[in-house]
Amino acid sequence: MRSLILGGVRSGKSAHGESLLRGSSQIRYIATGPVLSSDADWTARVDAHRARRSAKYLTVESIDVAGLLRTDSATATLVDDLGNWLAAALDSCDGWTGDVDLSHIYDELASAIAAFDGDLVIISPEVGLSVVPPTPAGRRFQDELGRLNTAVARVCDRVDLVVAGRVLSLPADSAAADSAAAEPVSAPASVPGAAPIVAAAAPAPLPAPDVAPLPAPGIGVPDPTDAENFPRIDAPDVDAAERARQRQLTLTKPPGSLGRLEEIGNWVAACQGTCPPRQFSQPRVVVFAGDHGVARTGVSAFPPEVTAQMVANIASGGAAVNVLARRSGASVQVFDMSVDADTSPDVARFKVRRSSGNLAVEDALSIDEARRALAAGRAIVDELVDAGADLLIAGEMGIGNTTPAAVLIGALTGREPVAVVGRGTGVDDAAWNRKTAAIRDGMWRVRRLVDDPLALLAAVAGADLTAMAGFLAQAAVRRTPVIVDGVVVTAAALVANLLAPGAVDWWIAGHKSTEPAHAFALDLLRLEPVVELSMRLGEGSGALTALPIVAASVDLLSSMATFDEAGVSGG
Ligand SMILES: Cc1cc2ncn([C@H]3O[C@H](COP(=O)(O)O)[C@@H](O)[C@H]3O)c2cc1C
Ligand SMILES: O=C(O)c1cccnc1
Repeated sequence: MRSLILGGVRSGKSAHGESLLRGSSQIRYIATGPVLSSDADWTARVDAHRARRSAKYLTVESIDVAGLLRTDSATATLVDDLGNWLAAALDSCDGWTGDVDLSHIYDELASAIAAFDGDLVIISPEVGLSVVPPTPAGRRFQDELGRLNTAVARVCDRVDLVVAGRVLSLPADSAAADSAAAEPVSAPASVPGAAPIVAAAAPAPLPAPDVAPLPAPGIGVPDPTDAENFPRIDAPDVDAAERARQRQLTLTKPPGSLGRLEEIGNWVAACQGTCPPRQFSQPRVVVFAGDHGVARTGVSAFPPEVTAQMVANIASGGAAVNVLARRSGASVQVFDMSVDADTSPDVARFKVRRSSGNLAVEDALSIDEARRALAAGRAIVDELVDAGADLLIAGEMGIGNTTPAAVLIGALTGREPVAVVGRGTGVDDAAWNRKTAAIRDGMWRVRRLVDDPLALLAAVAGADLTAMAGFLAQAAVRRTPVIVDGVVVTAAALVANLLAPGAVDWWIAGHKSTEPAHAFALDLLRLEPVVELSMRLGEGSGALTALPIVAASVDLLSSMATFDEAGVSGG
């Protein structure tokens, strides 16, 4: 959890920040203020802070906050404070008077914060609420601190404002934060006079606001050998589920009155093997991006270039998935599995190829490529779970994606192409015809592969959907619950449950998309969607829309008073 604590002078912000790390046994305290000072009042303030902190604090006095965060990104850390850090930064570059652009050092700090895995609390003064200072240096400091706080807030999971010792938790998404840096996206191909296509794959030069840390490219590329072989999947803990059912009966409500919320809470308890369940502390979203050869044949309402543009948008924090994730404190990572453009090395870390083949006429991937994609999805889960992720969501971005999804669902549920085809991004009738024909051809090509999940994925899925299948199955191996998204992710889920039978018990369906194939896939998996809001976006948006409800079911089961505790008579 990365927290930014803002507040005025003597507001109680440091004490509040320290209280957030109360549970940590060892805390690194990065003090950014001047160490030696002839100012007795300053020294007394520093001493008062020191006296309040217990022996478990290890104090480091330095202004190289980004360097220290990168050197050790696991130990719980308190940075106190950014005001001093900014003053030192302005000192170092003649920034008080000169017209110096400091955005690169804010970005470097924000990227180090985004890459921090452990608990991190950053204290910063909020000086923007006072009068505009009369001196140029004062105005500079106030302006820069506003910019710095905004940049840091964007990579924090939690932002609190402390005023007069009272803590105000600031909501996750604000228009001001969201307006930053989003790449423009081309209009639908079918719109006359559509805006020109924006240069594809502008490499995100800096790590994204809410994008979680990525190891250096090339490190940890997974071994694809046997990627399709999964161990036996154990069911979630039936004893914990039974304890959860019994506990529901003791809570101060008529039995069953919270309906599906009770079942969801019980499921989380079973996945965690504990009752009451713990609230999720690290929900993680991974967006798998890829292009599909079939999209060059006019089966989408948008041109394929939009895939790379949206990857940049997601990496910059401007897509729906980012906004929804911020609402729930989930982090978002995007991986280019097969985008038909160059993306930045961290995003392309697991890239299998540029665009998958056209499923209507050729294999989307070779078997070796499919293994590499599966192994990537599995490795991503291992990295996330090893780093503490306790809830996973797969999202997707790829123009044309609903075509391979419909092929997989049609093939595995035995439906006709006309039953599984949908409008996707909003295709017109002519594109619907082309799309249905492509689905028909793809289904014909895989008619004998429905019992061979690896071959099925290679033939039609492409590297993005294949990596998703690996991700979903590996989550079950790692006993980590998943909220499944829309038609594309659920198509991958169908194959994942063939690769790792029983994996479905570790998944819940976030929503039901308006794509017709989605309902068939959910039925086959016997998954009941949490919400149905006529959504048809993908990216992980449906799963993230359900996340607050899933989280609420955990709160209810863990925090409601029992009849005994509350002295309420039972029925
Ligand atoms: C701007 C934009 C953002 C998106 N985010 C998700 N999708 C969704 O739409 C695509 C699938 O629909 P089809 O098969 O019709 O191409 C995928 O990229 C999916 O993630 C988007 C599509 C667009 C255009
Ligand atoms: O349901 C989905 O996931 C979906 C629907 C339309 C377009 N893209 C994704």
